[in-house]
Amino acid sequence: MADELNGSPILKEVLGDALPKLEVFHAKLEQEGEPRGLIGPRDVDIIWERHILNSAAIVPFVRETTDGMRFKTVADVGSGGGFPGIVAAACLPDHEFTLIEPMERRVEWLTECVDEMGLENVSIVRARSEEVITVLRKDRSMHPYAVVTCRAVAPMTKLSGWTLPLLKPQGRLVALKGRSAQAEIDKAAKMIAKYKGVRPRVVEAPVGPGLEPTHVVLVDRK
Ligand SMILES: C[S@@+](CC[C@H](N)C(=O)[O-])C[C@H]1O[C@@H](n2cnc3c(N)ncnc32)[C@H](O)[C@@H]1O
Repeated sequence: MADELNGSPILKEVLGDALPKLEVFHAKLEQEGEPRGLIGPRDVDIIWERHILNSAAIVPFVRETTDGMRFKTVADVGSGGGFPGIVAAACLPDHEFTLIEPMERRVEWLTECVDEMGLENVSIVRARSEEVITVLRKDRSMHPYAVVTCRAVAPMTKLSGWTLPLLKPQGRLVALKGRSAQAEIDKAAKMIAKYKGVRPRVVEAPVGPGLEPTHVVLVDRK
């Protein structure tokens, strides 16, 4: 079955100039996403809404954070099939994205997507986030990021230690989360504070006109 949002004006409205690149991504996901284990079998006709528009919901939060910053750097932790990192990179060509993903076959997929979509603002690092954090602590030539994004990687109790140390002071974690977002940040309060996170909060993020909004956890770095 074809994707229910194919040809919908919502796509241009939400994705703007990124749409042609994201159409390339959508076609690749439709053909290869399920056999390569990147999306579920029931997702094939809802790729736009469930994966691409859902990922794009973080874009205004990234823009708001980096507004006025000289180095608009974003690390996407656990990118998997490219959510939200590949989508956000297509929407924000003036930002530099680093996709952090440990699994080899997912790194291969991400590399193909970057090449085929012609994205010039993406680097891919095959590593666990904790490994990148260790390098960042030792190597003074490596800079922390303005924003860290992620979706469906781990609960906030774990995610705090995997993401907040990647941020520079005044940077921000932007994590796509489900309905349990508030309970997750309540449970992780100590971990968030331990890793210098402040003002953890849940906000509703619009996905598109007439579509169900999603939830985003925001945590600022002291
Ligand atoms: C459930 S998938 C979600 C993928 C994608 N973010 C999405 O929303 O579809 C979780 C991803 O996180 C990656 N991952 C798990 N632990 C990680 C870690 N410590 N650092 C970075 N990535 C990790 C996995 O390899 C996997 O690709």
